[in-house]
Amino acid sequence: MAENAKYALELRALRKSFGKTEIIRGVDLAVRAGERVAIIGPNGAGKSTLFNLISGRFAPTSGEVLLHGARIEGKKPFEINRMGLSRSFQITNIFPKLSVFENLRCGVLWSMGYRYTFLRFLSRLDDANERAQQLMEMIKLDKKRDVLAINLTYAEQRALEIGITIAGGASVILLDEPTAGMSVSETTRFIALIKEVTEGRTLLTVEHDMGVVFGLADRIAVVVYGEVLAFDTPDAVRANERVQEAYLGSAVADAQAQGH
Ligand SMILES: Nc1ncnc2c1ncn2[C@@H]1O[C@H](COP(=O)(O)OP(=O)(O)OP(=O)(O)O)[C@@H](O)[C@H]1O
Repeated sequence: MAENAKYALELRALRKSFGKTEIIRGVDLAVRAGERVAIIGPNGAGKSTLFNLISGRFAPTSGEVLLHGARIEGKKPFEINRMGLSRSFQITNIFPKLSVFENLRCGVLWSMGYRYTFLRFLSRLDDANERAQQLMEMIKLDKKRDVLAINLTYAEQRALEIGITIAGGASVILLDEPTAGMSVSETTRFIALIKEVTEGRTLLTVEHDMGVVFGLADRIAVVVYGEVLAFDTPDAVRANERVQEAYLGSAVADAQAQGH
């Protein structure tokens, strides 16, 4: 890792084609450490594909992805994870039949690489228990310590998922639509929680809900048809006429129609 890297995450001239169709068409994006960035854009614009390129699910057709200055494009998701980038999925990846505490401890142990030897596992168990306890308090589920994940509310499950995502101490966190499916009041609380638990880390989120985007992001990247149309502060993006035309006008109107 290049410790003095200027950016936590950088995309350079990134391209991705599926067959003959180019979906990501030359994306440059530089995210500073500690920044919270939301990626927005119309359906099919390529937001998820970008996330898949960053997290290693897809290799780019060309271009570079740098994590703290180190090239990661083409590496496997678990390798990228070990280098400090963690992604939480839209579909919950918790263990439903394990308790809150056990889920978090699994996340911690996995990130410690416990699986190599049993002795190493035992020597690290105390550390893992302590860290799982801290995480549980951070995501405000300490009163539900022994409740099975399957019996949590949906919003609590999403909080647990974020706890697992940050369990390994990743410095760059990717969240796919973190508040999808939540009520308005749950969403408001959840934005506050996300801000708290990602304090000091770099956050990238793909999000459709403009309330969440404007409540959470320091900067917004607007992706339209595989290109970054704008990358700026919420106020500047809101005032950007090209963004208004291409996307935001209709997205804001939709959000208002849905009562957000
Ligand atoms: N594995 C794949 N093979 C072929 N085409 C793909 C693949 N993954 C995505 N695509 C295509 O790439 C385009 C962009 O998809 P992507 O899911 O990245 O968009 P998105 O901006 O995340 O959309 P949404 O907001 O609807 O989730 C779509 O036309 C999609 O059909």
